[in-house]
Amino acid sequence: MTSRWTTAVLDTDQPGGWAVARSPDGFLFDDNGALFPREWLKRQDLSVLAEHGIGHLDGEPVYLLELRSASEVPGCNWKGLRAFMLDGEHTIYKVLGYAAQIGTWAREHRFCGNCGQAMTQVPRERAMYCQPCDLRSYPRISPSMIVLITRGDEILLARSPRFVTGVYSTLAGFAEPGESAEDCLIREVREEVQIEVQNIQYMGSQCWPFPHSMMLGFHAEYAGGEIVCQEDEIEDAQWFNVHDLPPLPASKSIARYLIDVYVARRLGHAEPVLPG
Ligand SMILES: NC(=O)C1=CN([C@@H]2O[C@H](COP(=O)(O)OP(=O)(O)OC[C@H]3O[C@@H](n4cnc5c(N)ncnc54)[C@H](O)[C@@H]3O)[C@@H](O)[C@H]2O)C=CC1
Ligand SMILES: [Mg+2]
Ligand SMILES: [Zn+2]
Repeated sequence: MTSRWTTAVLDTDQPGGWAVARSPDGFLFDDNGALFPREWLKRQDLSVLAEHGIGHLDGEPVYLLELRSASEVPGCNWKGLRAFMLDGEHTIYKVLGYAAQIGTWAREHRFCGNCGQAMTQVPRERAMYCQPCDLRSYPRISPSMIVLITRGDEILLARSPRFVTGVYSTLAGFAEPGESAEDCLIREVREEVQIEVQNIQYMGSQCWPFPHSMMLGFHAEYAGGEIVCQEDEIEDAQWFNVHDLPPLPASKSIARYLIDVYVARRLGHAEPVLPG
């Protein structure tokens, strides 16, 4: 099966195609969704910071209008990316997730980090360029490890103070310079719950555009230690039996996938598929 959505660097001087508009309030949408005829969208009263050609949906070019602020467009509203993930069509969420990452990166790389001068978009390449420094800035992706720690029929789940009330999830954290994925996982687990792990198994990855994480998912077995929660980061962490689980994260997250796969294996059920 060919993918409906493919990314590409498109020439913004070409007319036509679809466009999405992104402001600090989220994406513009109406009854037909978040994709608008581009020429129509550009005639609306929008404060456009930059335009990027981002790819093809069902063969049609798609552009992003990155806005300074949200403005009133008759018949339309603004909605955050998370809401599109939770209740939208997956392909459209992929388009918007990519648009959000390009928009964030371009917005935050308007000026050269080396000399402070304005940067320009490089034609046919996803990069911002400073000529005096000959410096290219590419979209930022932050590798993050996420791990389900297991002990037979028990799994270790934790709560961050940021979570929805009652929800417990897997442990996660950003890679630091100098670390392998495994180093990062072992450090994060030690920092957050003071547990040691063994038999680290890679399970799959997921783009997480909030705002630019690349989640690398693992299972790991408990090897020793007592749970001690990291102050401020971890509100509570417990061993839960697979037959008696608390409220879990949203079904499209890799966190949920890691839990569901393990539970399915313990209970002899069919394994779920990782959402792309
Ligand atoms: N898709 C999924 O199922 C899940 C995704 N996540 C994502 O994983 C990522 C990491 O999880 P956390 O527990 O929040 O991370 P974490 O345990 O590393 O703690 C967050 C702290 O890391 C630092 N930080 C922020 N951005 C950073 C960066 N780009 N590089 C290095 N350090 C940074 C800050 O001090 C921040 O307070 C987040 O983006 C989170 O949204 C987390 C859980 C589930
Ligand atoms: Mg964490
Ligand atoms: Zn420069």
